[in-house]
Amino acid sequence: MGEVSRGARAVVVCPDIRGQGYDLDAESRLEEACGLALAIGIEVVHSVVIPVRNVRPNTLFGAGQVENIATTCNLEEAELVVVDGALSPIQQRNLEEKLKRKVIDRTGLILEIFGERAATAEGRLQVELAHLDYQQSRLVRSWTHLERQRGGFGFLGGPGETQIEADRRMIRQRMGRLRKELEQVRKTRALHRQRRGRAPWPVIALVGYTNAGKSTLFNRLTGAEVMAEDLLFATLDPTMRAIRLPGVEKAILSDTVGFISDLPTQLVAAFRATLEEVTAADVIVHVRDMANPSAAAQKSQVLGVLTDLGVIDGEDGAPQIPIVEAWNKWDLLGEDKREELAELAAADDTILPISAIAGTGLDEFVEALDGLLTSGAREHHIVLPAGEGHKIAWLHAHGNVLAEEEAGEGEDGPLRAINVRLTEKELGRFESL
Ligand SMILES: Nc1nc2c(ncn2[C@@H]2O[C@H](COP(=O)(O)OP(=O)(O)OP(=O)(O)O)[C@@H](O)[C@H]2O)c(=O)[nH]1
Ligand SMILES: [Mg+2]
Repeated sequence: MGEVSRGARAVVVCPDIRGQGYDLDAESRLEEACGLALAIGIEVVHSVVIPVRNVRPNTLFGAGQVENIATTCNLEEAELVVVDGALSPIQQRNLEEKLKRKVIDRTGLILEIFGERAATAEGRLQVELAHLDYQQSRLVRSWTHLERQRGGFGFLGGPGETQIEADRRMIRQRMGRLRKELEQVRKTRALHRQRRGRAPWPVIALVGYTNAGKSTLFNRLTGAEVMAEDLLFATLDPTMRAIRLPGVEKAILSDTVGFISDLPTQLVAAFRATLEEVTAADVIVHVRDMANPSAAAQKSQVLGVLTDLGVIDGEDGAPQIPIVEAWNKWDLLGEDKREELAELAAADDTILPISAIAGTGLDEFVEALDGLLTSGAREHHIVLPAGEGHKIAWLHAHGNVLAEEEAGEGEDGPLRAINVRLTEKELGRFESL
């Protein structure tokens, strides 16, 4: 990995293809692409949107446009061209030839970032797998080139037994090995999750578009120091921490990888497993950067991923797990915008305006989480041997104990009767103690 070197000077171009039906407007996409480049330390020396009326199969852009890019590259002394879109292997090769520079597309760029950031064993395996998958498709690009080259060397076995086939085989084998390793890591993790599922703490998952402020909020609430930065994909591996909430005493907060529009398919598959943590949550907090002009489009991207994960019903859009929206970066909003949004938020108790940085709105936010985790609690009458002190203590810690009294003698000694309000989930947890 690591095809791109830190500090490389790059020209970022965002093709705006007619009839493509983008989620974000071209300027926002360009800005996001520059953010991605920045995220791996590329120096963006020039960025531009290029309208494409008809896609050229060989170069994507028209000849004049390619020439313009070349001129800009020369002027700006760029070593690299980032194309914020998907390039076919052929297009990438041709552009590299014409521009006499390295060309990287959106998938390649995101793979680079993920390659740099993934820290856990699983994250690394996933990224390598995704990268090989990407490379495998790119091998075509040197196919003709290699065949041409090897044409003169009869002893190499001719075009039938080419280097490319050997490369392909090697990649396939490596991918097979990685899949097996990944399978093993996942089994272990599922086991952990199962154990945690039995552990008596509810899980709150933070999800949201990259750079929305998930890690900042996570750090605020847990007192942890997860890398929170103005970088896209600052967080890749899920992080968990216990937090205290007034009503439920303790809950697990989980920070996750941020979403982005047009996540490369290779990575969607790869990171699905990481995001599956989210499907095991009791409450999902959708953290949104309300100061971002693309906030609405970002939201629909996030909801799309949640639907893919089965957290939201694909048919009727109903959430299978309670979702609240944390409207973050409140401090950055102008007076008018703030008033307008405050009105919307006031009318909807699943919306909570906060500033993770300034700490505003966090009390109300925590209260709402608390309410969600304890809502749907019903009264239960539980009779236990008085000797099972840990279970009785658990009920006091997690439920709302309304009454407790002696209840005569059982087979193993005195019994206690407890009237306690518990949610279904809590009852399940109690029963598995
Ligand atoms: N002004 C302001 N900035 C914020 C707020 N919350 C977060 N930020 C900034 O937004 C940037 C991104 O924050 P992170 O917490 O790293 O965002 P994230 O959602 O974890 O991002 P990824 O891990 O990349 O998905 C950082 O520069 C934060 O300081 C806020 O309430 N107000
Ligand atoms: Mg983060």
